[in-house]
Amino acid sequence: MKHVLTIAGSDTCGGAGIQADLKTFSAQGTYGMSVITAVTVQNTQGVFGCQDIDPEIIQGQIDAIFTDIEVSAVKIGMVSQIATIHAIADKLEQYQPKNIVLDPVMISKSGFDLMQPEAKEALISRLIPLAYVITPNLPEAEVITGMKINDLASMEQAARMIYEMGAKNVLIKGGHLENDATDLLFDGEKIVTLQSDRIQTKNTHGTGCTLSSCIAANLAKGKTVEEAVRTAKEYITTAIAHALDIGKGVGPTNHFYELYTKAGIWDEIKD
Ligand SMILES: Nc1ncnc2c1ncn2[C@@H]1O[C@H](COP(=O)(O)OP(=O)(O)O)[C@@H](O)[C@H]1O
Ligand SMILES: Cc1ncc(COP(=O)(O)O)c(N)n1
Repeated sequence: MKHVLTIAGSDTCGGAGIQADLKTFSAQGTYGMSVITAVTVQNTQGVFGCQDIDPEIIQGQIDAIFTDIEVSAVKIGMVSQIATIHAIADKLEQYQPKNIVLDPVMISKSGFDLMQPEAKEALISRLIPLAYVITPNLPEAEVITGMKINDLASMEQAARMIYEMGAKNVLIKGGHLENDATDLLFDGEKIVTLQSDRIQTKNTHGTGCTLSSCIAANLAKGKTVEEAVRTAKEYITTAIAHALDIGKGVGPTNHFYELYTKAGIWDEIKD
């Protein structure tokens, strides 16, 4: 079994962040490990507080993994502060893991700054060049490129700009588009679009976290970037289609729907 690491923030209610990543790694048949960068106070209704983990403790967690266990892919999620970004980048440059998937998390669906705005330059200069795949949503791609993005043409232009910043593959996610939820992948040579109809649901908490960790798990299993992204797109579409109506706000996606239905236990456990 391949071992996959997430470096991200904790989401109390289990739909996003570290918790979503570990569920996804398990659902994809990989062994999940975590380095926690921040602890958020969060539920389906919003983010109400955050404590950043000291950079030395973040580096200690990374050392604990890399001095002991082989890592086949790394997903990076919430990195809130400049010091957090430098601490992680220094260690990744030291250990040089393969298959780094960077989800440049910036603002929660409820509007909380999960990355401090002044950390943008450090993200661009330190983490983007390390990314084998980067997965910005439309608002994140707008912050990174400074351009307005609202259709496939502007998504392609943004992907090319972010590629020039050093990411080897750029996936611009279309969850925030008006109509279809179409994502666009650029590998430095060709553009691939991944279309899916928009599913009518309010329960999309953690969609970006789930997609990026699914890409990391499938790169770890030896898939190409295009195969890993296609697998992840199918996985997130199913997870959204069968999202869980938990809590009073934006509920989480269903990480294990396919496994539970294959095991024939979904009807028994769903309520
Ligand atoms: N309502 C929806 N129906 C179908 N796919 C969706 C929907 N919302 C998001 N997605 C997909 O979920 C993935 C995560 O996208 P997005 O929501 O843009 O990320 P983030 O959580 O970072 O904002 C993408 O593949 C996107 O196309
Ligand atoms: C700890 C943490 N990390 C990331 C997100 C982004 O979630 P989403 O994927 O819904 O944008 C979040 N809400 N909390």
